[in-house]
Amino acid sequence: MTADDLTRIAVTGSAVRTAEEPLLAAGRGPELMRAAAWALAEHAAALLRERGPVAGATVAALVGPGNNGGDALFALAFLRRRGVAAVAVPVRRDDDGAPRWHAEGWAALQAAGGRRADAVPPEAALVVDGVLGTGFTGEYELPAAARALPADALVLACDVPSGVDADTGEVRGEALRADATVTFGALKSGLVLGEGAARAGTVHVVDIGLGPHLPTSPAVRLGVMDEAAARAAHPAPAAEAHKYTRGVVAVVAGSERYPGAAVLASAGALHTGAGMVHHAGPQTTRDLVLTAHPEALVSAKGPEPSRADAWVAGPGLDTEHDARRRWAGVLAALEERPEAALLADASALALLTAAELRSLRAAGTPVVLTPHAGEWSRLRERVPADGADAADPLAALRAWTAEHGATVLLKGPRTLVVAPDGEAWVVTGGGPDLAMGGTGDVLSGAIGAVLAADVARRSRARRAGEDPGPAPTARLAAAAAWLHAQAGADQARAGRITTATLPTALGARVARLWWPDDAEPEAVQ
Ligand SMILES: NC(=O)C1=CN([C@@H]2O[C@H](COP(=O)(O)OP(=O)(O)OC[C@H]3O[C@@H](n4cnc5c(N)ncnc54)[C@H](O)[C@@H]3O)[C@@H](O)[C@H]2O)[C@@H](O)CC1
Ligand SMILES: Nc1ncnc2c1ncn2[C@@H]1O[C@H](COP(=O)(O)OP(=O)(O)O)[C@@H](O)[C@H]1O
Repeated sequence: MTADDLTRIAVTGSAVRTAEEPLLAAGRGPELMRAAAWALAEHAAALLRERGPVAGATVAALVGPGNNGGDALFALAFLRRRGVAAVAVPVRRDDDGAPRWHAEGWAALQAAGGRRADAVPPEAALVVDGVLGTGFTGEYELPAAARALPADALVLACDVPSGVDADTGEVRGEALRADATVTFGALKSGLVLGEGAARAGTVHVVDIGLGPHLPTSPAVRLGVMDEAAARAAHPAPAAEAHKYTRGVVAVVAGSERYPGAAVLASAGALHTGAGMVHHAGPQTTRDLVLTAHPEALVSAKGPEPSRADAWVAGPGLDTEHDARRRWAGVLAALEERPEAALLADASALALLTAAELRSLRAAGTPVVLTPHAGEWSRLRERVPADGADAADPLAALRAWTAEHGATVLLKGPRTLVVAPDGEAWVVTGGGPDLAMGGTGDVLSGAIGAVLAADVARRSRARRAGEDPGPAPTARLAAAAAWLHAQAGADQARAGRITTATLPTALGARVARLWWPDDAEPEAVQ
């Protein structure tokens, strides 16, 4: 992995341990520990500096029995040399009462003039959590010394907050909530997933030279979607683009009962830069979509199958009968043009069968499903897969997508996207500002637009005699979800908090993605 990748691709803590093995066998353990401790001390000093002078400040570390504690002890020794009052608090003791901790680390701290104490002193401005790192197994019992921290002390976790599973982000026991975490060798997936992400605070990744030893298998890697990856997945249209090269999105959403879904899904696709959006629905939704978006096409059945690059199916479909009929229409259109992509959400997730998934896979149709947690559990009940009931959400998604051949984007505060080949992404950055009815409909349209642009690009490549390879559906869907999450945060910052204005904020984000050097456009009122 390159230095850039280290911050963008998370790997499991176990994979990092495996990567370290040959280096440890070659006797390079102490060197790695010093590199880790040096970086930890640097970040500690930077945090202290935000509050006042470094020299004279007190830093305490909760020190566990293993190498994680060793890192903390060496970091204290480095800080001591910068004039910090460095205090090590052992949290494990042998039967004779002697601290069980990294002997060389303690020797280094003593040599530097640091001391040991049974509790964190009340004047400590910063507490380093160095109890457990990637060696954590079982349950974590919060040490007594961690229960009585000075109220305004910052907490800096060494590698991972103790009690957080570095693979899955599961917190087993009572983990401290860190203000920041300095993690070594690679970003750990446990710091971007689940509760672990919430406990880690700001994460700093420190390169200690493990890059060439880290695994490349998608099964242990997790991409963290960011602006650069989103731009690569959804690039700006070329100068010679026309509406068809930008992609045509067919939106089969909304009904007499839930008309708004048609408007929101169409808006999501339009504001993500689709060349054309064609809504298929009853008269009510057609009128509403046209009123809101005069540039959209509308009809009862949707575009000619040969014209549609992506079908967005499911948000706000009405009765069972209406939903079934319209879903069947989408599948029939895809049979005519299997290279078009399918985004299935909401009602469509309740209809989709294992047999349909098999046919779509056999035809090579890129398929993305976008359940929220409730829809995901119902989908797994109706369409089960071996291993898909795993407690670890990422493992469950990997098992299900591998068996059924569709990419799944699991919506939530941290959206996870996994493709059948195991390629996985996490989308962070959104906030509770998105937790409103209809934001998922906007997302379905946005993903449709990104998929459509990719399908259009691939079709052009094929016509030019090139082999464009399989669609990177996980990356495409995650890019759209990232834009959507950023748009939610942008509009909340600008004082707008309804779903109705989310598509406009999304459009502004897409414009920034595509034309970053242009002046900020005037805010649309
Ligand atoms: N191995 C290396 O070369 C490097 C390791 N580094 C550090 O070393 C850490 C891993 O060190 P270790 O393998 O020593 O493991 P830890 O320091 O995470 O854990 C130490 C020991 O605690 C015990 N333990 C595990 N779960 C427990 C629980 N629930 N309750 C009580 N005790 C428990 C186990 O015996 C474990 O081996 C990393 O997180 C990182 O901070 C860094 O120094 C970089 C280099
Ligand atoms: N607390 C949260 N933080 C960040 N994003 C959230 C949060 N809650 C919901 N979201 C996002 O909001 C959207 C909600 O979609 P969904 O549940 O389908 O709503 P609806 O069906 O009403 O449109 C998803 O993109 C989801 O990831």
